Amino acid sequence: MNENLNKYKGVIPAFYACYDENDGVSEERTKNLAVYLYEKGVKGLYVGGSSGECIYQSIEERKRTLKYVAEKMKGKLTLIAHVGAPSTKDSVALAKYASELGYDALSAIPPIYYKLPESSIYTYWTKIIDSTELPFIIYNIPQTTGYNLSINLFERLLENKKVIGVKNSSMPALDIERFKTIGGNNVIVFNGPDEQYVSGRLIGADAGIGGTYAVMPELFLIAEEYVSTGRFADSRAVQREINNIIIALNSLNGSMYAVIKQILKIQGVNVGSVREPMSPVIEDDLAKIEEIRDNINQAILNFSS
Ligand SMILES: CC(=O)N[C@@H]([C@@H](O)[C@H](O)[C@H](O)CO)[C@@H](O)CC(=O)C(=O)O
Repeated sequence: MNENLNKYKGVIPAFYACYDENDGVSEERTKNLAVYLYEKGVKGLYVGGSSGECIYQSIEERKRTLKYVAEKMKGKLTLIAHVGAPSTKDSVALAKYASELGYDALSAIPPIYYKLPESSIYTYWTKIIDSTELPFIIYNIPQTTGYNLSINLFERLLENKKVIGVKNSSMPALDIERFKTIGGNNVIVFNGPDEQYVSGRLIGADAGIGGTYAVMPELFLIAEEYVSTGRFADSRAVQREINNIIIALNSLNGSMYAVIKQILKIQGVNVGSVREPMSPVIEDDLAKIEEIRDNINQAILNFSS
C-alpha cells in the first residue's frame, strides 16, 4: 500500500460518545462535537474507540456515530474508525460500514475478555483487514484488553501492506521506540498515553491519538508545535500543565469522561453524560469541575502568548 502517511501526522482526538438526555446516541451532539474539534485545528478524529465508550454500545449505535461524524467531516479531517468489537463478525460488519462511509483508515483493539492465543489475535485482526481495502492501524492498549502487542506479532502483521501503523497506549515509552524502530518510515506510530505526549513524540511517535485531547486541544496543539520546532523545554512545560489537568480530571467522583463532558458542556458543547456503569458527575463536584475548566483556559492563555 502506497499510503501517504502525512495525513495522520498531528493531533487526533479520540472522539467521545455523544448522548442525548435519554442516554441515546445524539446526531446533533455528535456533529456539534466534530465541528467544534475541527474548528480548533486538529488533524483528524479517532471515532468509536475507548473514549467513544465502544464497549458499552450496540453495533447499531456505533454505526450511527461513525455515520454522523463522516457526514460532517469527510474530506475535512482524517477519519479513523475504531471497529474492534467482542466478536469478529461484528468487527467486520463495522469495518465494512466504515469503508462505505469513506473513512480513511480502520483500527481495532485485540479480542477482549477471553485470553486467546496470539494465533487467534492474528486471525481476528487479519479478518478485519481483509474485509475492506482500507489501511489498518493496530490498537495496543494492554491496560484494558489484557494483551500487550508482541514484537513477533507486530512484525508478522506488518507483512500485510495494509497495516500502516500502531496506536500505542501502553505506558512504557520504550514500546513506542521499538515499534518505530522496527516499522521505520513506512509505518506511523501514535502516542497513546496523553501524560507522555512529549516523551512519546521524542522517542519516535509520529503523532498522537488521545482521550483527553478534546477537552484541551489547544494545549496538545501547542505541545506538538513546540516538539516539532525543537522547543523542548517549552514542550516539557506544556506537558506538565497537561498532566496537572489530567490528574485533576481523575480526582473526582465521576469517571474521567464524565468530568470531561461536564467541562465541554460549560464550554457550550453539550455531549451528554457517560453510559453506566461509568459514573456520572455528582452535584458536589460541580464547583471543582469549574475550577479545572478555569485552569485549562488559564494554561491555554499562558502558552498562547
Ligand atoms: C488507557 C487509556 O484510556 N488511554 C487513553 C489515553 O488517552 C488516556 O485517556 C489519557 O492518557 C489519560 O490517562 C487513550 O490511549 C485511549 C484512546 O485514545 C481511545 O479513546 O481509543
